[in-house]
Amino acid sequence: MPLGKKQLPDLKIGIIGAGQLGLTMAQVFIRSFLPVQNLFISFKGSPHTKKTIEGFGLSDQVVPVEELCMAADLVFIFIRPQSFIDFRITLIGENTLFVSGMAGIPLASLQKVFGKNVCRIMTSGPDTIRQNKAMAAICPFNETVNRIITTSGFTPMILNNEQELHYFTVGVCLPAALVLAKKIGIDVESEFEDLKPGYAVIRQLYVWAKGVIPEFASDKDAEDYVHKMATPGGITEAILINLRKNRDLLQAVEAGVERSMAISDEFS
Ligand SMILES: O=C(O)[C@@H]1CCC=N1
Repeated sequence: MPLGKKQLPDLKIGIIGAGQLGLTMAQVFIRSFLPVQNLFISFKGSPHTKKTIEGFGLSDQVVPVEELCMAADLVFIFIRPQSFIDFRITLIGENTLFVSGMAGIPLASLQKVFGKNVCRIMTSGPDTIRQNKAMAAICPFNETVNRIITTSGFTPMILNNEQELHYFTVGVCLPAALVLAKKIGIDVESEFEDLKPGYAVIRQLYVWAKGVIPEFASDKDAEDYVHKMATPGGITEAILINLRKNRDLLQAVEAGVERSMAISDEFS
């Protein structure tokens, strides 16, 4: 049966990568529509991750990556972009749709590994997902992935092209940037009035970002929040480093866009 005709609870969903985002997505899919037996998880095997999966009661869903790729209708990939270079799969189900959550890796590079049946997804951080305040963009748009994420409580944002994903990605990092800005005493309001017209997506997400930052009980909670959003070597990290250095949100945002584009170049 074509993917688009299946009911969501009948889908078999694989998640490769069991970090913050992968496991949050797994939980939210189960909470929203997916029978747990239809979920498959693969990860590199770190003992820490194994323990976390156990804690979530998902150990029975862990399978080798080949098995996952054969069994699942859709495979979400939530590994670090830097790990894509070593990523090999030998078996791919004929109709499997691959959905890459690796920030910055372009469609053209994904197609070389996964074939034509591939799209990209970018979501806001795990905390926003758990709060039902998450944003997500799918590129190119895919109806089934859209049904999955809207049913899971995400607000989808329609993008015109892959280029806009760079800006969307920087936009979903803004909650972390705003938390840091507040901590180090930077006034962000005035700076965003100067945004360039090309930054329409970021401006929209800026408004969203201001509404999703929780009250933190302690500095440690605030640090954890930022940490969970920042992939090492990724875009949030580039924004935060720049913000600390130049104390200017607009410059930091530009550094984030540059980092996203640099990752794309690296993997093209
Ligand atoms: O920091 C990163 O690179 C990822 C992408 C969006 C949020 N975190």
